[in-house]
Amino acid sequence: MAPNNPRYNSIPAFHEKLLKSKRILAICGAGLSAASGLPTFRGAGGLWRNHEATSLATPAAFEDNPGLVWLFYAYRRHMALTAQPNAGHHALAALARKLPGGFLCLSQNVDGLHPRAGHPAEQLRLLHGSLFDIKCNEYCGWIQRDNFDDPFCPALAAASVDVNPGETLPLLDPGQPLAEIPRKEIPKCPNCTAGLQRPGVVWFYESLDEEMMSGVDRWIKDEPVDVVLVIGTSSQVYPAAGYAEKARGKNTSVVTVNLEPEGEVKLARKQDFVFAGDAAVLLPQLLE
Ligand SMILES: CC(C)NC(=O)[C@H](Cc1c[nH]c2ccccc12)NC(=O)[C@H](CCCC/N=C(/NCCC(=O)O)S[C@H]1O[C@H](COP(=O)(O)OP(=O)(O)OC[C@H]2O[C@@H](n3cnc4c(N)ncnc43)[C@H](O)[C@@H]2O)[C@@H](O)[C@H]1O)NC(=O)OCc1ccccc1
Repeated sequence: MAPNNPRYNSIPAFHEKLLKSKRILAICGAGLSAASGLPTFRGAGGLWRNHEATSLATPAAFEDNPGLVWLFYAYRRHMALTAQPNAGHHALAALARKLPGGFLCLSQNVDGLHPRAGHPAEQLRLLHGSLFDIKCNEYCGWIQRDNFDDPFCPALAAASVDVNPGETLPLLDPGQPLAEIPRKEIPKCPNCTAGLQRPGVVWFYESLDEEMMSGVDRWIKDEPVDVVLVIGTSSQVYPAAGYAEKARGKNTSVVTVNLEPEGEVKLARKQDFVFAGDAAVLLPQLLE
């Protein structure tokens, strides 16, 4: 649908399509959790103590300095634990309950807010894992689900400090030197005792869960997808960024919900609907 078509960002026109839709796929990014107070990657949150967030999210960074990488994740665990799911998370969870066999939510977010909004697990795929899963850095297969310890271990206590509004957490102040965290203060894997425990997220240059990916491909191929919701993501990271096109069939409407959708439009991905604004405000209106 051409951008100059008045239906392009018409909620009633979208509701007409939604009413006729039996199968809906959602692809979510950090923008969905922005209204919960969690920074996005491209926004201010892109930099953590003058480190590119993406540069800390790699096996090499953990190999080089596991203490620093753990402080980064311990901080994000603390932030996510003190955050609340927003109306956007709840609207997606409600749609899942309304469409048990017809809605699948793919999320790049590791903040645990979808499950905390009551999103049915069988209709949720956490493509990049969770901050609250812990696994072995030697890939021995050991994994601990739903570890909400805050701090995760005594050596990371600096990341679990609340500051008053307007104050900066010393941890975040690049001017404040960081105490080196010795490798021996990071818990070892209880299974192989060789590896260190690490956050259960998918780092760059690490493959996503094969079984999960083939399950998603099967869900997309089984029957035509009527609507693809692309929510609060800059669609820069693969394979997540490829699912909208993968799911597009001849009657599929691809719908962007983004505070600044220009980025998406620039990607020249054919949009059928574009709704500019906060996902936490728009999703309840779109999915009611
Ligand atoms: C940077 C990119 C080019 N690189 C990649 O994609 C790489 C390499 C690659 C693979 N295939 C390719 C094909 C082409 C090019 C590159 C590649 N992919 C990988 O490495 C993947 C693994 C990727 C997963 C990495 N882990 C993350 N997260 C977990 C950790 C952690 O979180 O720390 S990625 C992480 O960053 C991404 C951030 O993107 P967004 O969520 O979209 O957030 P962003 O800030 O960018 O945008 C926010 C948007 O919201 C909007 N917004 C803001 N506020 C609001 C608001 N209030 N409401 C609505 N919208 C809002 C903004 O306007 C904006 O549009 C998310 O995916 C997030 O999970 N693994 C892999 O392919 O394995 C095999 C392999 C193995 C070896 C070698 C090669 C391949």
